Amino acid sequence: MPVIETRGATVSYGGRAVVRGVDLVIQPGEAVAVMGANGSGKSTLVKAIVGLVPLAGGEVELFGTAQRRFRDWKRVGYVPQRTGAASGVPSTAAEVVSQGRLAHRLLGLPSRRADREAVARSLAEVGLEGHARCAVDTLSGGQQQRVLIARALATEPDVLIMDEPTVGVDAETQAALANVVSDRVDAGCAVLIITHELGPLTDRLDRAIVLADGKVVHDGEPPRPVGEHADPAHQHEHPHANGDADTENLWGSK
Ligand SMILES: Nc1ncnc2c1ncn2[C@@H]1O[C@H](COP(=O)(O)OP(=O)(O)OP(=O)(O)O)[C@@H](O)[C@H]1O
Repeated sequence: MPVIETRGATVSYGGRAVVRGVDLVIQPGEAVAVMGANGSGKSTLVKAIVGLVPLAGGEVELFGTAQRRFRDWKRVGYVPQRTGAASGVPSTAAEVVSQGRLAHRLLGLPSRRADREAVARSLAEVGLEGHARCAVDTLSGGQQQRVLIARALATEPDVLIMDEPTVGVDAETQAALANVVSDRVDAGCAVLIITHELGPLTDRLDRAIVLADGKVVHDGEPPRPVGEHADPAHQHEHPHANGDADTENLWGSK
């Protein structure tokens, strides 16, 4: 049974369709990148999958259940596009990550000890084991991004969905993220990751989906760097990168 299935998914903002008839199937344990130019509808598609924006047409199923009837949200880990984990509320990293345990706690299970262990394990998975008690607003932007990823991991999801987790983060965070993707895939979790640059993730991905103007224009082999693009020192210049230079070379190229 697919983890995610969309059929003809369409999303409109103010009467303008920005996701137009997308068919998508993600199987358990698959790692899939969603790519495409700025404004092509990547974030909107993912938000529709997790129910943050309504569908204007089509269907979304999660684990074989129509999304409007789906209740098992602890199976879905979602890392939104970065807006800053520090929202003016002085929370520690561990407190933010423990939000990922809410769905478990509302069920009354498992024990609080299991919650604490999941929080510690998730912080360690993103390389922040020494920062559990740090106030999030004292962490760097890249560290805050890792806190958000740890929060999604603490849910112990069967699918991890990340919206451009590499934008503007340092090499250490990029490496931590690549490890997270590898570890999750090895554990049988599906991963859906919006990104502009695949870098070292290329070999861990099963597929890449490319959107253009709200439609799927490619669903298959991840694009591989060719020619001088394969040279890490090459200055990438793509039409979609206009005004978005910090999305380039984000996977720790030297
Ligand atoms: N809340 C909103 N209200 C109105 N229009 C929106 C809203 N969010 C996004 N859009 C528009 O929908 C289109 C698709 O946006 P979306 O953020 O999904 O693209 P994207 O592919 O994720 O882009 P990026 O790579 O820049 O993150 C864009 O034209 C955008 O301006």
